[in-house]
Formats: sequence, structure tokens, C-alpha cells
Amino acid sequence: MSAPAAFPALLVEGVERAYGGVPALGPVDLEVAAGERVALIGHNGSGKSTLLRIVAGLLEADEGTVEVAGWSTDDVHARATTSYLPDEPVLYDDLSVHEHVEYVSRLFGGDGFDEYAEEVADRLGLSERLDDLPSRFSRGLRQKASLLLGLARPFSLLLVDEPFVGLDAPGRAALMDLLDEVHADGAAVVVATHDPEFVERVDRCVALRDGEVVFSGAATPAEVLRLVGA
Ligand SMILES: Nc1ncnc2c1ncn2[C@@H]1O[C@H](COP(=O)(O)OP(=O)(O)OP(=O)(O)O)[C@@H](O)[C@H]1O
Repeated sequence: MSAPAAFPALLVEGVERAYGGVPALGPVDLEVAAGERVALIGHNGSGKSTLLRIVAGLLEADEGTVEVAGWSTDDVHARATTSYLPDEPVLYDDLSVHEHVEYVSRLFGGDGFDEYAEEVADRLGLSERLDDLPSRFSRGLRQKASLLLGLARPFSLLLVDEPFVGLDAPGRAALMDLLDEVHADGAAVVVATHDPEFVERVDRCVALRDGEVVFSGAATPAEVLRLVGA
């Protein structure tokens, strides 16, 4: 499903979130254009995952609004157009990789395990493991299965939390290329990462510090390290 051109892919306005009364995020304003590629950077605990989870509709903001392609995050259209890949893979215990793709893709209006899913599985090195239960996989294989699910379904906004950590070199290279292709096909892509190679490819870096946006613009990997104080 592509985003209506009149709306940005993502519009975050005045979003705030606390846990048990302790502020974790915000207020945050962020606009991501249709087809834009953004790296979300910041120290551990700076609020990246909290922001992504709010945008994905999995966590409620205390204040503010979030729209995905013009739809509020509690609208089913926003869910249908947003693919979110958490840093810890969330997979069913009793579904094979193939069944996961069938289920998730069809849930969001896709064609199930189609040719594209087959290609992504091949490039992530999962072709031989499609009938296996990911609950028995290693951490890295589970991560690849989760990436396959997230990519092999319709979306116009892709949110990915720390996807390169824990992947082997071929998996990392394959994912880097897959994200390039998703972007070239017109989806907006927001990735929480400090990976220098990915940072070099993005249109914009958005840096969070203590839950607030402290920088938004083009930045080199060296500048990114300086921005996050590393
Ligand atoms: N479920 C929770 N309960 C209480 N505090 C939380 C919870 N989740 C996050 N926090 C706190 O909120 C703040 C932001 O956390 P968040 O996970 O969003 O940061 P992050 O930038 O994604 O960190 P990391 O790089 O480690 O993944 C941190 O201080 C964290 O301890």
C-alpha cells in the first residue's frame, strides 16, 4: 500500500512518554517524507525504541499525536502500512518460517509466501530453514526470520530497531542491499542504528539525547559518533 502523496510518511507532533512517572521521551516532533531514509541515532536509553514502538502503535504516547501517511496510529490503515521490526524478534513458537510469512503477509493484504519472499529468504540464507520452527533457531537466525517477515509484507513505512547487531557478515550485507532496494521502491525507512555504512546511505540523521531530538540533518559517520558523544 503506498502512502497518499498529500501526507508525509510519518508525522510525530509533541509526543511524550514516561515509564512509571519517569520521563523517557519527548516532547518529540518529527516528520519523515514519503520515500525518505532516516537513521535514528542516540545512546542506549535515549528513547529510540520507545519512539519506534509508539509509531508502530504498540505503545501509547502520554501526550502528542502520530500519523502514518495521514492515518492515526490507532487506525487499522496505519497498522497495515507500517512494518516494524523490533530489536528482539517476536515470533510464534509453533509456526514455521514459511507459515509465519504466509500469516503475516496475508494479515496485511499481501500474497503470502510469494516470489519476493522466496528471494529475500534466499538472500538472508534462510532457504533451507523455511520449514523449521524459529523458536529453535539461534539468535541471529531468529533475527533473519524476523527480517524476512517484516520485508515480505506490504508497507510504505518500514521501522527497524538495531537490525545490524548480531548478524553475520553475509546477512549484514544482504540486509544493507535489501534496505537500499526497499528505499528505491519508494518506501520510507527509519532505522535505529549507529552502523557507519548505513549512516552513509541515509538522507537524514535524527539524533536523540535523553528523549529529545538534538539534531536532524545530514551527518557523516564521524559526526554521528560525536553527536551521540561516543
Ligand atoms: N518498559 C520499561 N519500563 C521502564 N523504563 C523503560 C521501559 N522501556 C524503556 N524504559 C526506559 O526509557 C528510556 C528510553 O529507553 P529506550 O529503550 O526507548 O531507549 P533506546 O534508545 O532504544 O535504548 P537502546 O539503544 O538501549 O535500545 C530508558 O531510560 C529506559 O530505561
